[in-house]
Amino acid sequence: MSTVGKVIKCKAAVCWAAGEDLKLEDIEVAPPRAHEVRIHILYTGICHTDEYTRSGKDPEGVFPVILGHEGGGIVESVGEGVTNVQVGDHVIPLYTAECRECKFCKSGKTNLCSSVRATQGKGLMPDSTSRFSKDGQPIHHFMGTSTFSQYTVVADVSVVAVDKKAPLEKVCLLGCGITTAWGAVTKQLPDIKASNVAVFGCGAIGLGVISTSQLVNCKRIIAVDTNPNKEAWAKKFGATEFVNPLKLPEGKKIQDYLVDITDGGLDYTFDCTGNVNVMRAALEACHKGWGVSTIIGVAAAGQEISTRPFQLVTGRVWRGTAFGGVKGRTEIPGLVEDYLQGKIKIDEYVTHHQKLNTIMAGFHEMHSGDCIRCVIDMRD
Ligand SMILES: NC(=O)C1=CN([C@@H]2O[C@H](COP(=O)(O)OP(=O)(O)OC[C@H]3O[C@@H](n4cnc5c(N)ncnc54)[C@H](OP(=O)(O)O)[C@@H]3O)[C@@H](O)[C@H]2O)C=CC1
Ligand SMILES: N[C@@H](CCC(=O)N[C@@H](CSC=O)C(=O)NCC(=O)O)C(=O)O
Ligand SMILES: [Zn+2]
Ligand SMILES: [Zn+2]
Repeated sequence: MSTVGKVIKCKAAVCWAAGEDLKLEDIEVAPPRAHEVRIHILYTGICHTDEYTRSGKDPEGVFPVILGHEGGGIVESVGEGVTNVQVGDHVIPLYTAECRECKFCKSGKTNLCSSVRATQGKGLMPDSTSRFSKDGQPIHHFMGTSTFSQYTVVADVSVVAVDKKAPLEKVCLLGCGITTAWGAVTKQLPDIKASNVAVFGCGAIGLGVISTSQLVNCKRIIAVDTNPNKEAWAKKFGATEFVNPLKLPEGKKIQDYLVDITDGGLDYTFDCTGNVNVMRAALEACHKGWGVSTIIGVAAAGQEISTRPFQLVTGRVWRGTAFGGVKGRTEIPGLVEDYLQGKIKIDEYVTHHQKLNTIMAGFHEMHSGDCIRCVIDMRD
């Protein structure tokens, strides 16, 4: 029996309040309105940012909420005026929309589309309402995607169709981590080829940066992580060296150590931890005159970065990236093809699997040094 135009009852992992575990609930998902798409989510990764918001560290966090932003699914129905995807398409929801019409999209300078960002940040659809509810109580959306629900509704500017040959249980990870890392290196740093780089934090994002740095023939790729289990992972993804800041001689700062072993510092560094002290170290490990440090990690509410301005006066550049500067509707289909042709890794990141009813185990596994990405099978 067709579900088109009807409310769908399904299961979702709901976070009722900051800091609480997600709870498996039977929820209602309303049909898509104009310029909206309802998606049957089959698989989703768990990104550290889901944990960040669940834990209460996100200043934009609103509750109750359905988290999740690294999903893959099939279009169940579309609202009036939707032309970019159709029923049956295999799709990836996009937390960075691409409307192609706003000032940001037209600028050619950024991927930060403004079309739905204001309501997205409030946990709502573009018309300021929610499609999710439980027993009449509205539940918030998250990052415009909410992939921890078996059915979700997204804005049409926030979804892209991909090749049906691609396994959704793998390419769902292009919804965030792998794409962000790929873009941070290849799109945002066009001159990085053959440089020396240091990557702080070897989770999926850091490993993605390491892997992409290898892809563009960087020379020294120094991985930095406090978790000793990450050494083997970093080397598997292409790191030439591994440094554990906790193993340095007493009083030696990681940035000073890196400057010493690289004849004055790195050409490029990346923070993939979200820790503001690490962000400072990453900047200060850059070479005087030209080193560029990119912040990818997301810091907790109230945290601020600092350094001596002299670090910037003397030519280091501090910058950041959201979703690697990638325009999802335009570029993700190409990344899917790259994956199918063996040009970029995805399978190697998938270390753990859970079902929706054990999703919290996936959150706990994230803290073990051996979980890079846990993929949730959303099917009953
Ligand atoms: N800007 C963007 O568009 C995006 C940003 N992000 C953000 O990127 C960051 C990384 O995400 P993800 O890879 O999923 O996270 P993970 O938690 O999987 O990886 C972070 C790694 O950093 C390590 N680490 C922690 N503290 C330090 C330290 N002081 N020095 C060196 N390493 C350290 C962690 O070790 P341990 O496990 O022992 O703590 C872990 O290995 C998060 O902040 C996430 O929110 C993610 C996607 C997109
Ligand atoms: N809500 C947080 C900021 C969170 C953040 O920076 N998110 C990244 C993506 S993280 C993905 O895993 C991002 O794309 N930022 C740009 C944006 O427009 O949100 C806060 O308020 O600090
Ligand atoms: Zn993410
Ligand atoms: Zn736009």
